[in-house]
Parts: sequence; C-alpha cells; structure tokens
Amino acid sequence: MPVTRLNFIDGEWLAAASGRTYQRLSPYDQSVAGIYQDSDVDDAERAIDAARRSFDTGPWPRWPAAQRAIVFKRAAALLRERRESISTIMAREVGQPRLEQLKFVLGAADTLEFYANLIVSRRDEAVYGQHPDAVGIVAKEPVGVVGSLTAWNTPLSVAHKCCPAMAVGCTLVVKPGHQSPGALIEFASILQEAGLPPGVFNVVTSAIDNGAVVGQAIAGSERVDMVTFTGSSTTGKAVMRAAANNLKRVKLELGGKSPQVIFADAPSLDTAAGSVAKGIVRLAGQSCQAGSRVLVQKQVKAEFVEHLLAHIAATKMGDPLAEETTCGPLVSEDQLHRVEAFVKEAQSSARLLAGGKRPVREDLAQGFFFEPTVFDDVSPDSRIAREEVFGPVLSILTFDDVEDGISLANQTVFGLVAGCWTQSLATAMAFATKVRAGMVWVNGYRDDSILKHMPVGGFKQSGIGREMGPEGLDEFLETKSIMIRHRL
Ligand SMILES: NC(=O)c1ccc[n+]([C@@H]2O[C@H](COP(=O)([O-])OP(=O)(O)OC[C@H]3O[C@@H](n4cnc5c(N)ncnc54)[C@H](O)[C@@H]3O)[C@@H](O)[C@H]2O)c1
Ligand SMILES: O=S(=O)(O)c1ccc(CO)cc1
Repeated sequence: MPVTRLNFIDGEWLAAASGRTYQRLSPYDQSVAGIYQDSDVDDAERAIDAARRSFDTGPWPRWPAAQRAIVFKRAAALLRERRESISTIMAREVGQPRLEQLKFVLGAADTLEFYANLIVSRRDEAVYGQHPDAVGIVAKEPVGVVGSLTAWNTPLSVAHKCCPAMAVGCTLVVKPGHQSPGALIEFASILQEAGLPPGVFNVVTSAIDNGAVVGQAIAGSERVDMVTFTGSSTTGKAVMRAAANNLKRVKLELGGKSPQVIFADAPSLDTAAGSVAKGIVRLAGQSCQAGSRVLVQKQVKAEFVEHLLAHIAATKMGDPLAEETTCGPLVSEDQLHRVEAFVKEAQSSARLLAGGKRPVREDLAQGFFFEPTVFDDVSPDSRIAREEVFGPVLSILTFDDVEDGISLANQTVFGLVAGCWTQSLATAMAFATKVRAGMVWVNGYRDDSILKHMPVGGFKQSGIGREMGPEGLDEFLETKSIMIRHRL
C-alpha cells in the first residue's frame, strides 16, 4: 500500500483540516496508486495565506535573481536523479507509458534550467536621452500570488507555468487534478530540498468532488493576483468567471481539435501517416495537442489511409510500466463511457475503419482500454469533427485544393495546434500564416526532438496566454513605469 501523501503548505507537510483522504486507483489494474488529502476551502485558504505572506514579506521575491537560479539548478539535478521513480508514479496514476512520462520529467528539469538561465540574463528598459533632466524606467515586477489549477494528463507540465512564475519572484498555490497529484508532490519535495523558502510553492490536493470547490476558492480569492489554469475549455470559462471577483489576471491552457493537413505533395505519405497515428495514439488521445482531425487532399487519400491503418494497427496497448507499450488505458471509467458515447453517435454518420470498441484481451480486462479508432467520411459539421473527445479517436476529412484544406483546418472553435505536410514552401507558408492556431508544424507534429522552449498556447477557445520560452516569463510580470526628474 502506498504511503499517504500530505498537502505542502508554508514549507510543512500537513493533513487536510477535515482529516479526509482519498485513494487514486490505477486505471490499468485498479490497484491503489496513491493516497492523498481530500482538501476543502479551509486548506486552500491556509495555502493562500502562506503564499500571500511569502510574497508580501518573505525572502523569495527579494532575493537576487542569481540566488533563485541556484535553487532551480539544484532542483533540476534532483529531478533528473529521481526520474525513474517519478515517471513510475506518473505512469501508474495517469495510465500512460512510463517512457512517455519520463520525457515530461526530463522536460521539467530542462524547464527549470531554462528559466534559471533566463532570469539572470533578462533586463528591463531605460528611457534615457528624451529629456535632459529626466529618465524613465520601464520596470517589470512579479505579478504576486499565483493560483495554479492543473489538468491530470501531463502532471509535470505544471513546471511550464510554476517555473517562470517562481523565477520572477511570484509565489504559488497549486491544485493538481485529483487523478494524478503524485508527481507534483514529489516536485514540491524536491523544491524544498533544493532550498526554496517556505510559502513560495504550496500544494493542496482534493478528491473528485472537491476539485471544483477548491478550484473556485483559489480562482475567486481576493488574495490571489493571478490564476493560471490548464484544463477543459468549459472549466476554463468557470475559472474566468470566478477570477472576475477581483479582476485577477487569467491565463488559460485549454482543449483542442487539432488538424493535420496532408497535401498531395507531402514529402512522404508513410511518414505523415506515422505522425498522424502517433498524434492520436499518444496518451490514448488524452492530450490537449492530440491531432484528432486529419484532412487529406482527395488524390492521395486512398494511399494515405492505407499507410495510416498500418501504423494504427501497430499500436501496442498494455501495461504502462512495460517498455513496449505505446498506449495505455483511458484515465477513468467515466472517460471510457464518454468516448464510447462519441463513437456510437459517430457510427451513424461516418464510416468506421478501425477500432470502435474495447479490446477483447484477458490481460487488459481490468483497465479502461479503448482501441485506437479511425472514422472516414466524417462531415465537418458532426460532433466527432468538432468536439474534443479526449480519447484515441481520429476523424478523416477530405478536401480538394490548398485553400479548401486551410479553410477546413480553421473550421473549429479551437486553435491550439495545426500541422501540414507538403514539399511546397508556398503551400507551407500559406498554411502557416492563414491557420488560426497557436502552434503550427510543417512536416512534423509535436516532435520534441527538433525545437525546444517554443511558446505553447492557443488561439480562439484553446486559451489565453503562452507557456514556455521568454513569453512564458512575461505572463507573470507587471509593467511599472517609473518617471524620475533628476534636476529641478
Ligand atoms: N492547452 C494545454 O496546455 C492543456 C494541457 C493539458 C490538458 N489540457 C486540457 O485539459 C482537459 C483535460 O484535463 P482535466 O480533465 O483535468 O480538465 P478539467 O477542466 O476537468 O480540470 C482541470 C482542473 O480544474 C479543476 N476544476 C474542475 N472544475 C473546476 C471549477 N468549476 N472551477 C475551478 N477548477 C475546477 C480540476 O479539479 C482540475 O484541477 C482537456 O480539455 C485538455 O485538452 C490542456
Ligand atoms: O501535448 S501535451 O503533452 O498534452 C502538453 C501538455 C501541456 C503542455 C503545456 O503545459 C504542452 C503539451
């Protein structure tokens, strides 16, 4: 049985005021993966008090940037040292392959180092030489206490928001998704060990029923200056409404219905098909960046689909801890039922080419598995083409020419990621400039190996603001104009 994990508030490990705990069961085999505090509003208030005090009077925002950077570098080293155990916790709670989770652990360590380096080299601006007797300073200051409400699917992506916030001197109250708090608790413990002062980083966990209660308490609190939220667009709207209470700054990382567009001159239909398959099978489609729509130019459709089905068939569903597994179960029984309902409805209007059901395999019977599913002849108006399923379900749509392809890609309320495959620079640039998405890939898709630290975020209902890169740091800064007359 795993040990019961506590909340982390003001540098102390504390039980929830109510004394209640909850168990997280593995979605793969229903064993107990973790035991956590089921916090209420009281616990959230206590964490907010700590973060407020730490920001208003504590050392962290007043330390030289180089001293904060040292803590980040130590924490990065500790994360790397513990990568095996942390990625195992994530794999057990999220249900997705440990090797995939390992990338997030190493990514969080890189993020700590990226912001450690950035914070010591960034400078503000001076306005000098515009008047003989005056200078101006355009100064950037930390926004203050930040509430961070995070999604369950990529638990250590919390580093993308917490690192830049802490780097500039903000303090935080973090509430993870109830399904996968383990990695975040390890992260808090590592930060403490690396020398982070008490009250800078506070974590409160809560069971499913209290997620919204605690989330609303943080988002609505008058003592919180900003809320950064990762989750569904529906919850994002509720967070924004609560944040209106004190007009706090809001940053939202939300859902998507991201297209990959296969133009007839794609450099390799097989490579493109492999990338499309990976884009929907990865994390069993439970990724904000899942490429859940593939739009194929008519003349290459038959050949592309043949390659695609071969790649989909190569998916290895299984134990998240096994090295060969490429796709684990869905996160919960509710999510499984939700995906099944989407698929059932789609079957009446689209043509099922693969999957569409739970796998019939003895070794997977305890898990919430669903086969990677492909629908062809999907109408752009259908729910399966428009809504985020958050499961391994891919819709194929067809188009005639470049302009049609781009216009179909834009037929969505979301705008997180878009990919295209073409050998033509003109087509690639037409796509990149006209598609309404925060991240655009050409001849690749969500490929961590080529470019790192590019800003992440969405257009339209996929969000507000950016994570990662220097842009991620700017999100947590307030601008102050200082005007100094030095001679009267
Ligand atoms: N754009 C991104 O970077 C990104 C990354 C990961 C996940 N996501 C999105 O997250 C969603 C899946 O994650 P999820 O199921 O955890 O999302 P969710 O919206 O259900 O929950 C997100 C967080 O908000 C809390 N919450 C729930 N109701 C709340 C309320 N009314 N007020 C305040 N907080 C509340 C939850 O407890 C959780 O911590 C998908 O839509 C996915 O696309 C986006
Ligand atoms: O593509 S995902 O792995 O789901 C992902 C999640 C979060 C973020 C940014 O925080 C980026 C990518």
